[in-house]
Amino acid sequence: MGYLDTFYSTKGALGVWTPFVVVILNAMGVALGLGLVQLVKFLVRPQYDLARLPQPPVGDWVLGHVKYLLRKDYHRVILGWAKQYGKIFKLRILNEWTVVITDPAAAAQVLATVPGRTHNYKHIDEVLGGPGKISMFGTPDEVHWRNARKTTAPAFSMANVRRYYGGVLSAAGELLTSLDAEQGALGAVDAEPLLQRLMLRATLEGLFEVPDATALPGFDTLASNILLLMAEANAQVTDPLRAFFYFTPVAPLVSKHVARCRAALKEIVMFHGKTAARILARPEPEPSNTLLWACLHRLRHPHTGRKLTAGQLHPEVGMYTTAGFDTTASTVGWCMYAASLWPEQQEAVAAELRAAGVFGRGAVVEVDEAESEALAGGCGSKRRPALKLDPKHCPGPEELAKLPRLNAFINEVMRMFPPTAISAERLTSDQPVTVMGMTFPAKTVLWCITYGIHMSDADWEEPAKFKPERWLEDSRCAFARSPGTAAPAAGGGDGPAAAIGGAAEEEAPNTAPRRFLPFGQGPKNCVGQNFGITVVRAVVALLLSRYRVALHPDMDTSPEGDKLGAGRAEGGSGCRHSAEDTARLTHVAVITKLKKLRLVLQRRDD
Ligand code: HEM
Repeated sequence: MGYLDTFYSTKGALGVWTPFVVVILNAMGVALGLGLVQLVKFLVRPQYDLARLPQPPVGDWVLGHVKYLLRKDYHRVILGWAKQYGKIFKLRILNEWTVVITDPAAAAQVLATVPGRTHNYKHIDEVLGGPGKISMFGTPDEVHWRNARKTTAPAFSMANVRRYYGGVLSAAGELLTSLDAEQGALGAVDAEPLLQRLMLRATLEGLFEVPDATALPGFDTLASNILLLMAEANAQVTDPLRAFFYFTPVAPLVSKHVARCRAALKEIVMFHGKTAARILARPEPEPSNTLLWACLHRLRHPHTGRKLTAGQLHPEVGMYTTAGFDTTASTVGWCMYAASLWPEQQEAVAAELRAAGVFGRGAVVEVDEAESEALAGGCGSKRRPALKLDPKHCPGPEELAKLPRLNAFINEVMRMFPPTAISAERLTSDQPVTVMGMTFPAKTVLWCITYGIHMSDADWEEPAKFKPERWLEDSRCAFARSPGTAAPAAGGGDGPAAAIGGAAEEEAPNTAPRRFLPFGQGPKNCVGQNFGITVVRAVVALLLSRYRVALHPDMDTSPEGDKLGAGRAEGGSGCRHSAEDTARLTHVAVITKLKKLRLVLQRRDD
């Protein structure tokens, strides 16, 4: 018998199984070989000062620290380590070192000077868009990123945000109609899906000028499909072996969850593909038109300079649809959570809104029956009159930006509960890089984790306390006390993150590094922040001016089930959830969010 007959034919020692077993053994051999190559590379790679960095005990010899990150609230694990090992320490994910940085000055330096995003960003793009669908968010190609960022950043000037704001107000009418209906029928509301719907509408109808987004096939399942894949992408980022399985052809056959993800991906791809085609089908926009759809229309291929096809534009359209909706909806969700935990803070904001007449008399109106019929279509309420907002009686973006209590409250929520808690990772280039006096090898992951910076004992007084007053008392609250390297302000649009704290902060010279980075910093900061913060301010103001908000007893996570309404506990007066309770309700799915948000709403004018 020849070699082929022995090993690759059914005449071999294991009969019909022989070829299968041989193929599997060969694959294992190749995997082992590749693993050994990686191990040798890892061992011989120059370490520079990596060796000097402390690290938590390794969970597993092969996987490194992966084991500790396989939980829903891994940002808290990192914070715990930062408290123990200091403002810079290292972790190992398989054969890659990650340097975790929670020092504001070092983070400012890294985010200003190290542009490369890690493979994780590309990975998230591909789970959400399919293989090869890499947007400016996930691309390792700096030319691609610069081209798309430069072309689309003008879309987020304040002049454009004012235009998009009209769409936010009309979507907010549907939100209120749904909230009133759900509260009336069920005695509570499931707030997050309604907020996500509002934000998707605002994105599609405002940024892309799609006439009636709710009528588009696939709109109603778009949010849940995206969220399913975001959660899956996040699970793969913390568990590289899961990613390996997910992309094998057998995965959807043996796992119902993967099959569901594949079906969701198909629907998402179709939706974004149609949006991209709709944008490209429009006539060439005037040069003065810098709305997002117009910027995307004039985007050209970064290397050939040619007009994009719908397939090529798809990743950017998908990314812009995704990047803004869950971040913004979750921020509003966290604001409602905090308003419920700290009712006296809620009342202080409501009093400010009332005194300023924000969303006061005439802002929310009932629509007549015929119009109501049309508006109620998406929100399932026919018995109650539909509501809409009258823009003439609504505050504008600038007016909202000037309300100190409202903004202090939102800032404090975004400090303690940042939706991008696990942002921002950067990958060093082919050159070693020096941070905090230590040199690290080329291709090292530097993780300037937002949550660690926002909650650091070293940089904040009582960081675990919810204290909006800190923003009222100190106009430079967003900046670290300790001297450090100032990061040059960079980014797109006319809204640097420095503007979030209000006018006084904007005027302060930028000499200290930021310790408050809900929108990141450096050239790859949030390009959509002007729009995001405007929507958050508007929706929080609208909700707190209309309702007194409380958590539904379902949200009580304590084993005894008696904490809600049980008076005062840690974290400042009025707080009835401990940090542990909040952690049990928290879920990192790329975005750090509440798993559910059941609220009881009481109309303030009742
Ligand atoms: C409250 C809402 C939002 C928060 C907290 C937020 C946060 C962030 C953060 C922290 C980053 C930087 C990630 C990094 O450093 O790697 C980022 C990037 C980005 N955000 Fe936002 N964002 C919000 C809303 C929006 C909106 C409304 C849009 C657009 C519609 C948007 C579009 C983007 C894009 C395109 C990027 C990537 C920028 C680049 O690669 O140059 N975001 N966001």
